[in-house]
This record gives sequence, structure tokens and C-alpha cells, in this order.
Amino acid sequence: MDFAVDRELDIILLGRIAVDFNPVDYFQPLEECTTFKKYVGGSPANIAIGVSRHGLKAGFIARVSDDQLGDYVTHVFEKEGIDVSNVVRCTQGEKIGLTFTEILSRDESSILMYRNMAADLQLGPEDVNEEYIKKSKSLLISGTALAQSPSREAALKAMYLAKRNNVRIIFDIDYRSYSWKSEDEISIYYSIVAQNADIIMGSREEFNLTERLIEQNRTDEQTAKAWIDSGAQIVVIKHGKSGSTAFTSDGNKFGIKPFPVEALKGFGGGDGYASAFIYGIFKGMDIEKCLEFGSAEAAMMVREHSSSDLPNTKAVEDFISETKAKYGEMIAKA
Ligand SMILES: Nc1ncnc2c1ncn2[C@@H]1O[C@H](COP(=O)(O)OP(=O)(O)OP(=O)(O)O)[C@@H](O)[C@H]1O
Ligand SMILES: O=C(O)C[C@@H](O)[C@H](O)C(=O)CO
Repeated sequence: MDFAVDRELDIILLGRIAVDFNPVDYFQPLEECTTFKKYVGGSPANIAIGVSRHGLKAGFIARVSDDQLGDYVTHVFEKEGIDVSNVVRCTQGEKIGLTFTEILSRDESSILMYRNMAADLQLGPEDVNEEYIKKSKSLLISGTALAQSPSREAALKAMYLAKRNNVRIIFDIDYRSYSWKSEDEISIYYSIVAQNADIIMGSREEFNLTERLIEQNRTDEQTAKAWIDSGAQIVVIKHGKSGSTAFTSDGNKFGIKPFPVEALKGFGGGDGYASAFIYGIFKGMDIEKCLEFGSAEAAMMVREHSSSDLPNTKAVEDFISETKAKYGEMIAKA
């Protein structure tokens, strides 16, 4: 992928910065859990930390609450080297989103989100500045930012500013049911961003939601062709524990099986995947290698208690070598 040169930032992410509370006394219903560990959360926030740990220079556009938890996430970002100059505080008492993870067993987990009057959805078009967007090589839009106004307009404004300033658009569909009002809205807004994106990443279910008003029941091949025809260069479709496939505008297709690990939770894999895949693209790795990196980091993250303590490049490389030595190649050219 060709990125503009001489830009201060590699990537700006737009969407939620939130807080996760994951039970320490897991393998029982949330109702019974008494002790929780606090982490930075929110899928795009996790990815910002992930790419920064790979050495990319990231910035973020978001609103957070004007309270101790707003301070907490901002300070963590600063420590990770993420530019917070465009992370602004809410003024009407809106609170940062909270997510409690229920880990019933290694195979069964879910998230419970507290997002009424969520701070991140208060991001408005006035918070999105062209001068900032054009400092970056790419912009990642998290689909949840499209769930409600004014965040929806802020995200679309950022997308148009990115387009006119030669900033590559990465769309992480990132569906969270909680903030949406109707399936029609999901399809309308997701498809606007997908039509303008250079890279689209999502699960099969997320692509189905995106395409609902256009054409239902597409195969992965039909999905990839449609979005590549409308301008995307890379389409990644994830199938959870069954693996993932990347399609490229030159007509190639690569599939990868998940790296075998003993998962602790079903969440966090997607953010690990995105962090490593994006890093690979920036480093100019072949798509197969990006896929391998993404799948490896995803597997490392489903083992972890936290979704924001992502590994650095060396840790991912070591994990890949160790796993291949034990199990052989994971990649398959389809
Ligand atoms: N049990 C597992 N073992 C190894 N890898 C896994 C496992 N579960 C998921 N993954 C990896 O994580 C990737 C992303 O998972 P998934 O398809 O659930 O995406 P997602 O819905 O975006 O994730 P998230 O719930 O983190 O937002 C998968 O493509 C796979 O590579
Ligand atoms: O995405 C969220 O808002 C919550 C996450 O931080 C959570 O831990 C998760 O689901 C990771 O994908």
C-alpha cells in the first residue's frame, strides 16, 4: 500500500477510549464475581496501544469524560507514546464507557457495556480538524463511532478530510450492538465508510450487517469483490476460531488458520489482529506475512486477561517461531 511520505503520524484512530473491568475471580457468572482488574479498553484504544508497541506513531481523536477515568486513559496513552492532543474532555457530564467481561469458561465469554450518555459518542464534527488529519498517513475509523450523532458526523467528516488529503482510510467495522438503534442505520452508515475505505476489516457477521441493504447472504468472495470494485485495496474477513481470509485488489486471496492456544476469553483477538496486521502493512510485509502476524497476535490476546496489554514486535515474532516449530505452517494460499 502506498502511504504519503513526510507525515508526522503513521495513524490516527477515531472512536472510543473506554475502561474494561475484567474479573480476577473468573470462570463463574459475573453476578458472583467480586474482584475486577481495571484496564484501558475500547477496541480502537486497544489498537492504538497495539500499533504503538510495534513502533508506529499513533494519534487519537476522541472525547473522554472530564473525571478521574478520563485522566486515567489519557495518562496511559501518554505513557504509550500516543499523541493525545486531539483527545478532548466532555463538558456536559457524559461518562466514559465501561465494559465488564464475563468469563464463564474458556469457550464462553461475553461483554456487558455501560454506555448510556457515553463520552465517546459526544465527539462532534467541531472536534475533527483538517490540520490534524493531514499530519497522518492513515486514519482508522471504528464502526461504533457511527452508531449515534454527533459522533457519526464526526467520523464521516474525518473520512472526507482523509480522502482529500491523501490519508489512507482503514475501516474496522467493530460492531457493538449496544449503541445502535436499528439494523437499517448500521447498514447505511457502515456501507458509506466501506465505500470510501482502502482497507476494510471485519468478521463475517459484521460484513453481513454492512451489506444487509445492498445484497444479503454474500459469500466471502462476493463481499471482497464488491468492496474492491468500489475502491478498497484489502478486505479482511475474520471467522473467529475458524481463521481469517485476506483478499487484495490484485485478485489474490490468502487464508490462515488460528494459531493454536488455550484461550482465556473470546474477546481481544480482533484488536490484536488489527494491530499486527496494520503494522505489517506499514512495514511493507507481504499480505501472507501480515495475516500471519495478525493471526498470531490475535491468538496471544485471547490468552490474556487484558485486551489492551498487547505484545511488541519481538514477542509476536518469538511466538510465531515457537508455534511453527511445534505445529508447522499456519498459512494457506487459497
Ligand atoms: N480461540 C482462539 N484461538 C486462537 N485465535 C483465536 C481464537 N479466537 C479468535 N482468534 C483469533 O482472533 C481473530 C479475531 O477474532 P474474531 O473473529 O472473533 O474477531 P472480532 O469479532 O473482531 O474480535 P473481538 O471480539 O476481539 O472484537 C480470529 O480471526 C482469530 O485469528
Ligand atoms: O471494545 C470495547 O469497547 C471493549 C474492549 O476493550 C473489550 O475488552 C473487547 O471486547 C476487546 O475486543
